[in-house]
Amino acid sequence: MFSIPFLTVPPLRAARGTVRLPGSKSISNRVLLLAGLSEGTTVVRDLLDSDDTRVMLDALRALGCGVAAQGPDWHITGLGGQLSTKTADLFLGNAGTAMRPLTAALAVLAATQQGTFELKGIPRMHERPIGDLVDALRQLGCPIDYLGNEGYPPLRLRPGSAPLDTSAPIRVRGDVSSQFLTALLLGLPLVSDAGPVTIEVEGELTSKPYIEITLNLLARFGILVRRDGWARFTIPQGSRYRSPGDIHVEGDASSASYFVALGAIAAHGGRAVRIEGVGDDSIQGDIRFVDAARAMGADVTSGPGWLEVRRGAWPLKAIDLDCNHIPDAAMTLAVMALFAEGTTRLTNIASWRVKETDRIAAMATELRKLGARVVEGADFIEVAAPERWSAASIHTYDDHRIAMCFSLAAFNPLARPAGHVPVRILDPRCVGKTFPDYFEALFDVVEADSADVPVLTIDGPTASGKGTLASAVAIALGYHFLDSGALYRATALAAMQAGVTDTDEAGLARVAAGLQLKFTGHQIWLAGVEVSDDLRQEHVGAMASRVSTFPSVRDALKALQLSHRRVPGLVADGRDMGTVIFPGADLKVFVTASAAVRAERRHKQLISKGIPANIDSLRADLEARDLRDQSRTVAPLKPAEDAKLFDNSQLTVDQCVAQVLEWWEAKQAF
Ligand SMILES: O=C(O)C1=C[C@@H](OP(=O)(O)O)[C@@H](O)[C@H](O)C1
Ligand SMILES: C=C(OP(=O)(O)O)C(=O)O
Repeated sequence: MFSIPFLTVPPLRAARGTVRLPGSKSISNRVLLLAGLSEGTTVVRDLLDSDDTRVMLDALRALGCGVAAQGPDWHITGLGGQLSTKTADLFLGNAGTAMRPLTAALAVLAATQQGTFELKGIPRMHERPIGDLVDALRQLGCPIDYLGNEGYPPLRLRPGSAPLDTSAPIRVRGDVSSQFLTALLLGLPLVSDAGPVTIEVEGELTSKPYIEITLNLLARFGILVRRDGWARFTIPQGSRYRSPGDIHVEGDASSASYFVALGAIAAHGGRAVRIEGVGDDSIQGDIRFVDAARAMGADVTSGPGWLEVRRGAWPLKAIDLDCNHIPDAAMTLAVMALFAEGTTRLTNIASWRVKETDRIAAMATELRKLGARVVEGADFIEVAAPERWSAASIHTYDDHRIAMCFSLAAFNPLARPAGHVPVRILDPRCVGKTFPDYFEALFDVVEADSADVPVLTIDGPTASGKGTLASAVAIALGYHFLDSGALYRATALAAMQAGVTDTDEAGLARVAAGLQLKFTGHQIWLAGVEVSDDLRQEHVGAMASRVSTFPSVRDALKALQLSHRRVPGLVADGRDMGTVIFPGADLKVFVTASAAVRAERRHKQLISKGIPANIDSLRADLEARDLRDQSRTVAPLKPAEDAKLFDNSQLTVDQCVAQVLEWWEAKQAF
């Protein structure tokens, strides 16, 4: 996950490959609640791991359910309808699928078993309506207090003084959110002992397919609701939650929408985007997004648990669609409209206004920043492609879907007329609500022109702090990090292991060309063995310095270094990054520090790792190494002509990082 203030996506041109989707949010949280209300243990497979499910798991724990992770599976041991904890304060973040269903189930349990529960969330949750659900529960006799504003969380659910009355149908408004009806359907089996419980929906029910998910999962837990269209639902008398024992969560169909759109826009010239985890057998209504994408031109094939998408019609075709049945995925259509001929009109989406943010207003504002022509109304949005694309910093309003769908705007070079601008996503961490690794998954399957992928080079002599600086800058920008020195050190280590001497140029070049190196976070692996610490050894560094003087070794490693230039960008540190490997880098920094400061830093570094070291000999060594690096004929250590020279002897790491980021920002289009 990218937990950084912003992530800049460079212009993108194509997509291909396979994406494995995380579990469905809507299924995950329903299954967790149902398992928590059942007797016995339910093993939940492929549960979504995200902010929304974490708050539900925490709530179940606080209520006394057994919650245990075993490998990728979750074992949930339920309450069997009996409260084991009578009071709890539950924090439910911004998860509608936790707040609404828990309100219903706990209101009933609190009223009938003398419990007191407080339910709250983040500030936005306290602006999301819940009044229709509270009104319905009050009809039964559940005592519920608003702790803030009338009609909104936070709520207190209190003990009741009389048995709950289920004799008359419970009426609930359905036109604001389907989650109120879902909540009643999930919670009211708890009061079905005295007789069947009937729920009547007032007004036109919104987001209907989510009710199908609810009914489907209730059936999996032994509760067969009778229904009369969308107006009347009856929970049979004596309904009991019965754990199915084992249950699998299919991939999230709303999350699939970004990759369906990706295929429709960017899987051209024989490429395809394959999506695994959700397919034509899905129980989620958002699978119908596929029909909308097809209407815009996508070429989609599907089977059980998979979708495969290619570009069909191009440019895409504008559509006019009632999106009430796919409220979440429909946001993706608004971004696809940027690649369509004509004006796309999405209607019947009033519910967008009461979700993570006012999504109609947010989409309109952010689409306009890119240059799109947008008309918004109380319950619709119209989008036409930009005549001229602008580089934009997309505000995400703590709304995962805004972050995810706007990332697709980076394909603007493919649009008609084409753009050539990066797209900056502010607060990319917000995708944590439902798809923490969204950007990683996206970057795995996209292609950019190498020249469009930004590169920042940081060169300098040994122990100048360039590695620490470069890695911190890479983390701050969410970019890849290339420690090119590690490639030379790995060549030296591999040569030593293979018995190749430091004078055998041809042998060393062969070792370099066959290097099996892998970088994972801060670890470096050579032929499957972790060598991060070995590479830091002084004798390996010294050998690396000798090895790196050979032109054929440098050549052999060049392609490997260039291959690190990948979306979304690269920070490369070394000695010739700005001069030889990436001469066109967007920003070049050359760091130095006095020999005394560098010897001291190296000394500290070695001592802290328990490696004995002598400061004077370290200084002599590094001065000798400087001389060798500067005077070698191939790629000598020297600043590029257009490099920013940076003596960091007197600066802290944070100050250095801030300086480099300031130079970087000054070069951006935002
Ligand atoms: O029941 C559910 O799982 C959901 C229902 C929908 O909400 P509304 O019914 O409020 O439209 C949807 O937007 C939300 O992401 C999940
Ligand atoms: C509306 C959404 O979330 P919630 O489940 O919180 O309603 C969503 O995920 O788009």
